[in-house]
Amino acid sequence: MQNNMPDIAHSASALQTGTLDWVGMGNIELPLVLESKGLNQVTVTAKADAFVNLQKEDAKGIHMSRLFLALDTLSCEQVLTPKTLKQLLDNFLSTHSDLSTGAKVTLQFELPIRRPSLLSKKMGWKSYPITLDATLINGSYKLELALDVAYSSTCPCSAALSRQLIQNAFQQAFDGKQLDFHSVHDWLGSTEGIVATPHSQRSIANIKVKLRDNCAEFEILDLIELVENELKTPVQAAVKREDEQEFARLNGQNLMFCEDAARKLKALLNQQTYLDFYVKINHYESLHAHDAVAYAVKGVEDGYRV
Ligand SMILES: Nc1nc2c(ncn2[C@@H]2O[C@H](COP(=O)(O)OP(=O)(O)OP(=O)(O)O)[C@@H](O)[C@H]2O)c(=O)[nH]1
Repeated sequence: MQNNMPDIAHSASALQTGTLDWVGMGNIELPLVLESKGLNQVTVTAKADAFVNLQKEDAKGIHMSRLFLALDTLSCEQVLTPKTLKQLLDNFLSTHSDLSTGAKVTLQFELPIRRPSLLSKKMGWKSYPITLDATLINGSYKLELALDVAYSSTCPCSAALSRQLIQNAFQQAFDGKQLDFHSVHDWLGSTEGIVATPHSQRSIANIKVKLRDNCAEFEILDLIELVENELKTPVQAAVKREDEQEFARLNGQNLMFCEDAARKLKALLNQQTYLDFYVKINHYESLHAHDAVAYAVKGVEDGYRV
């Protein structure tokens, strides 16, 4: 049947000849079974962008269906690992051997992970936006993992200003009086005592890392835990009052500007074996209507730039 059908990819001439950097499809929705160190295999609903370059100047176009079907094989017959991602790109190229020398795929999905509470030993789901980006160009395979980590940042300036107000209130309440332990204790537990609180904001670290081309497995949980342990105040899943109090303590002991968060993550990622990294810190301010933003990269030659 197919043989009787017109195939303009072969028969029609290009309106304008020339090479193209990437040609393919965007936003292909497909379930994938992800395998990543420390996590159970999980089915994620991914959005895929799939491309090859077009090197044959007079070819009408690429074969979109071949990219689509290769993705379908990954979805239905394979588990998503660095190895199968490379096989996918090999497949893109072997089905376009007369047209292309480079292939690229981007997979975006939400990864749900069971996360423990701070103290109460409860568990809850937390969802992390993940992007995997793989390219195979002239035989060189590159793999990048990007993820977002949400956390709370309490403003150090606001904390210092609040402490000063608390000191002023203490002076007003107790200046010249004989200090009595119980009255000071009660006063500290009242709104009149802690007369001001610093503002905090929900903050997001956008992180990208370049993985070694021979890496055997994704290590998404390891990266999330590294970052969350460094920042100390990740957004929580299950929260009982004891967890909320611990969260308040952690916020109070880890005051940070966006510069602090960026410097911490830069120092942390510099100690890892990633080929390159990129960090964008976004503090969605509650004092201002605008955001506080900081960037950091590893600074390798031909690497990430901001
Ligand atoms: N190249 C290209 N194809 C497009 C575009 N928009 C839709 N398509 C369709 O993508 C479909 C898949 O093309 P092919 O992969 O060449 O399909 P096919 O000829 O049945 O498959 P093969 O026999 O493997 O070549 C065709 O029906 C095209 O019409 C476009 O902008 N560019």
